[in-house]
Amino acid sequence: MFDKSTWIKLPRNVLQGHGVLDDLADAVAELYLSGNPLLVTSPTPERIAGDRIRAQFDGISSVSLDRASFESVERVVEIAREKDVGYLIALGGGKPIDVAKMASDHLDCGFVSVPTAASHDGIVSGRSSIPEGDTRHSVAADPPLAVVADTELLAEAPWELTTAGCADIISNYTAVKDWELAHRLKNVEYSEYAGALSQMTAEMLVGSADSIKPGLEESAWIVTKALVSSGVAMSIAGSSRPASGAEHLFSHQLDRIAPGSALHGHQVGVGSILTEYFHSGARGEWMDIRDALSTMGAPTTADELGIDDETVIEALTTAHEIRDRYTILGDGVSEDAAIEAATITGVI
Ligand SMILES: NC(=O)C1=CN([C@@H]2O[C@H](COP(=O)(O)OP(=O)(O)OC[C@H]3O[C@@H](n4cnc5c(N)ncnc54)[C@H](OP(=O)(O)O)[C@@H]3O)[C@@H](O)[C@H]2O)C=CC1
Ligand SMILES: O=C(CO)COP(=O)(O)O
Ligand SMILES: [Zn+2]
Repeated sequence: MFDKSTWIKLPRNVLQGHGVLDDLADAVAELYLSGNPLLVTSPTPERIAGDRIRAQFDGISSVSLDRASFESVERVVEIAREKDVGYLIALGGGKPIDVAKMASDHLDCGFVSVPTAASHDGIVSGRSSIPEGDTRHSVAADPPLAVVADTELLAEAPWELTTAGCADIISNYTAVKDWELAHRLKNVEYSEYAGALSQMTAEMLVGSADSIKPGLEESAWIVTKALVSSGVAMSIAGSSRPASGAEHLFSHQLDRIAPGSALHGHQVGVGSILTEYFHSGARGEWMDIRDALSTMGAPTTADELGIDDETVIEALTTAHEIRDRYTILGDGVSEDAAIEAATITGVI
């Protein structure tokens, strides 16, 4: 008997372009949601676009969060219940979007994603990534019902946020390699479609490198398209595997050891140089990854991340412990091997 089945959840409306923030209410009206919204945001995005969103909805409430944590998720759930809201609008970078995504899952209501930075590929994905103690949960949640990515707003964000988004996409190269490896060695379920989409997204972004420059709205357009595509790959896979391998474990570990030092995308980019070295050796493709990152203005060294060499080595040797996800790191990289990899690749 044929017994395979799959359920792919994707957003219904994806709006991308100049000034589309002012179409948010129209995009929401098309979703036939009921009740008032709760705006879930963080301090900077609130300042930049909070009023423009509130102006479009009667009866909207707001909550501004300082960090992504289970506590923040609980706070949003509590406020949403208290105000009896019908759905959530997430406005900001990866943190408020992840929190709203998880809270909407707990509340069994929809949410709409309004990124203010093209800094990460969680804009569209059906995964929520929240740190807790010594670990990091990548939790299955529903993807947003709609995504409203205003390229005018995204282009005005600090350029480093956009280069972080580029690096999050470039890291798909090693994430897919890790996924294939886990499939071959551990029989982890692998989706050819999701793997190919994720890899193609990285290739297309690197192919457009010459058009990705500060001050050009076109750059925000190209990067956001890639972030959407990468998020769709995660939705097809039903896991963050197509976009998160050992380079993400390294970054999550840096978040624990040296919180707030660098942006997520920048950390995974440097992680990708290191893990590509483990995949393909000294003369391997790590140089291509480094060069692509450097062309887009993303960091390629510990120094550029603002993280000291010892911390990088500690994160690399302990990254395999953060989550039960098989990668090229296997059951751990020795300190000598980590120092050699980081030295040969010029990361330290
Ligand atoms: N679920 C998923 O599939 C994925 C989740 N992620 C998660 O997303 C997070 C990383 O996202 P990231 O966006 O880097 O993190 P943040 O949400 O912390 O945003 C980074 C910084 O940019 C600021 N910011 C946001 N928008 C603007 C703007 N327009 N102008 C100026 N500053 C701005 C934020 O301000 P403020 O501090 O006020 O918010 C914050 O200081 C990580 O936690 C990562 O794990 C990443 C990829 C995929
Ligand atoms: O950052 C992500 C993809 O770019 C999400 O990955 P995680 O599941 O490792 O949090
Ligand atoms: Zn990422």
